[in-house]
Amino acid sequence: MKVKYQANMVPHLQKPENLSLSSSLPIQDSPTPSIMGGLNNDSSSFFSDKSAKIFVAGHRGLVGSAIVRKIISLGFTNLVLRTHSELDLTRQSDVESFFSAERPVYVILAAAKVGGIHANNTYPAEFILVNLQIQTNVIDSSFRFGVKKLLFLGSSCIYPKFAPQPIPESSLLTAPLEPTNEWYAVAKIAGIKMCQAYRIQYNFNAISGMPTNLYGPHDNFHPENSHVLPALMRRFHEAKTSKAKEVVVWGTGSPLREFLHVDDLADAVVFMIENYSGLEHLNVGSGKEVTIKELAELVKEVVGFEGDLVWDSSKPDGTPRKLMDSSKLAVLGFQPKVELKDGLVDTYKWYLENVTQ
Ligand SMILES: NC(=O)C1=CN([C@@H]2O[C@H](COP(=O)(O)OP(=O)(O)OC[C@H]3O[C@@H](n4cnc5c(N)ncnc54)[C@H](OP(=O)(O)O)[C@@H]3O)[C@@H](O)[C@H]2O)C=CC1
Ligand SMILES: C[C@H]1O[C@H](OP(=O)(O)OP(=O)(O)OC[C@H]2O[C@@H](n3cnc4c(=O)[nH]c(N)nc43)[C@H](O)[C@@H]2O)[C@@H](O)[C@@H](O)C1=O
Repeated sequence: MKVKYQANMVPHLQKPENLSLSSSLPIQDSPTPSIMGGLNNDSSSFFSDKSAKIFVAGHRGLVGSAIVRKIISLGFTNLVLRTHSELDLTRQSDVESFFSAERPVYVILAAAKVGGIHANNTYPAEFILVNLQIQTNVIDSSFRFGVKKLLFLGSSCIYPKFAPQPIPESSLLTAPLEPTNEWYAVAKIAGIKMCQAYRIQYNFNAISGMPTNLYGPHDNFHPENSHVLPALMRRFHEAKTSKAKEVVVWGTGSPLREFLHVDDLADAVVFMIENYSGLEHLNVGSGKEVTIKELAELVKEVVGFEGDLVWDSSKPDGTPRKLMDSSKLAVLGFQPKVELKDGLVDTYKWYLENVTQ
């Protein structure tokens, strides 16, 4: 059950022209690689040209829709957007035709195959294939068609299962991954490395942000394939409505997770495009963690379900803990604003108004 972003809420929804491309595209010649690790090395500001064309890939999803809301609220006027059915980003030639026709100046890559612990564990082939295809096509076309800056989004699952806590960026590739999502994680690690390789060899301004577990309006509320927060919100709501006595929650309740409201992530994305042009990926978290048991109690309270919780320990817990160290982004000047309880209230209001109608 997913409410789609309304295409008529944003400008510039024109269809791409059906241009043909030769298979051998020119490689841009950039002899001086930039491997800056800090502030923007690009003298022109993202904020200085509100008419620059921005392609937000995945604009109907949780993250993409929040980014679109944010950049429209900042006064940007020239967004180019495509639904999955209008442009399948796994298809290389279609992606090249789109970039050739549209020539976006900025690209924000928020399109991906995404899901919670059960979906990742059940469909490993789709998670590795689709994510590798989407990111490879979009990153490569962005470089070849002269995009000024690209932002790629990974996930906190790129880090080892037993990484030091809070997890610094330097933990990447230091130990084995969490098995329930290693296929998705490997694709995301490849995305980070592709951005780095294109920066080193071609001086392409590609940056990567690693968000923690996200939630908010336009989340996926599917009963099995979603993440824990929307899954529990829906389950408690349906239990309240049907006057059920108990709700089943997966695992033991002991794993710790860090949650960030998607509006904070959207702020961070815009902040990074304006302020950061480094080789290294940057963590984007709230800095606060809760156990799944604490989260379940909080969602139960916000929804107003009065029955009991029953723990299904046959379901996997996943990573025991994944609190990220987001101090590098904080030092650059970014701080998240939304408290978990406030974010849950806001998300439940959105759910009632948009999903249960
Ligand atoms: N949700 C979370 O907790 C976290 C998410 N992230 C990252 O944020 C990014 C966005 O995730 P999120 O918003 O949650 O995901 P959603 O599932 O909500 O949205 C994914 C978007 O990708 C689009 N999409 C999927 N496949 C294709 C395709 N083949 N061609 C074109 N478009 C496609 C979908 O389009 P359509 O709607 O048209 O089907 C949808 O708009 C991902 O990179 C994810 O890894 C990182 C950490 C946590
Ligand atoms: C963002 C992140 O998301 C995923 O990793 P995850 O953090 O393990 O995500 P999750 O939200 O699905 O689960 C968190 C915890 O919550 C427990 N849990 C309880 N009850 C439900 C429940 O009903 N649904 C779900 N999904 N989980 C439940 C569940 O057992 C687990 O202990 C990866 O896809 C990964 O690729 C990734 O990037």
